[in-house]
Amino acid sequence: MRHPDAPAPGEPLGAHYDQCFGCGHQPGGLGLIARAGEDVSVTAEFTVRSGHQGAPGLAHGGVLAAALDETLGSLNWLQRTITVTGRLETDFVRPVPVGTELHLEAQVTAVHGRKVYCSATGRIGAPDGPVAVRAQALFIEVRVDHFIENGRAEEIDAALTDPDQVKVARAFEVNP
Ligand SMILES: CCCCCCCC/C=C\CCCCCCCC(=O)SCCNC(=O)CCNC(=O)[C@H](O)C(C)(C)COP(=O)(O)OP(=O)(O)OC[C@H]1O[C@@H](n2cnc3c(N)ncnc32)[C@H](O)[C@@H]1OP(=O)(O)O
Repeated sequence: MRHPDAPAPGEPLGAHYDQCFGCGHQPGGLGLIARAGEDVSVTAEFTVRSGHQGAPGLAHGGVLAAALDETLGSLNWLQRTITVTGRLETDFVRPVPVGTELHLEAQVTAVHGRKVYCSATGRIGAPDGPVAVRAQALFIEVRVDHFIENGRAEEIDAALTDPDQVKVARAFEVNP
């Protein structure tokens, strides 16, 4: 369900964690940029770079799965809950050349207790370009303790003392 305080459609969502491989500012990361959509949906763009190759000139499947996973994960902003990927099923429909701008969209399809069912699509070159990848996923709602108990102490301590990170955690209505 779309949270009443969810970002308006078109609003950029930013990074949930500055060092996230998907949406953060990691040198080898995806640099994925997501925006809120209508209802419980998001759109995102990601440009395939040479460091993302699997075969010569083509994106690695795991990188494309990561882009889908990250786009699906950014649905958290619209629900204002924290969920993590429990299951991610991916269809690779077309090869994706290096240099491609992949246009992704994702939406929540059903919620049952802590389980959030969602799906995503990645298209080549434009929002209405040819479909390259698709995913069906199950995300599971967790508390902030999920990270505090399982993350490496070094990064957790840094996150808990970073006001920007604490602000993000609050945006998900969590008090770390
Ligand atoms: C320090 C302060 C700051 C903190 C930061 C705050 C901001 C953070 C903000 C936002 C972060 C979002 C990040 C998004 C990034 C992109 C998404 C990712 O890549 S996430 C990483 C990859 N995923 C994992 O690492 C999960 C690893 N797995 C687990 O930890 C557990 O397995 C978990 C939490 C998913 C479930 O464990 P259980 O013990 O809590 O729950 P159980 O009881 O097992 O499952 C609940 C229900 O879900 C079903 N379920 C669970 N896993 C399933 C599966 N794989 N397939 C089907 N059903 C599954 C179960 O059958 C159960 O269903 P029934 O309620 O009985 O109907």
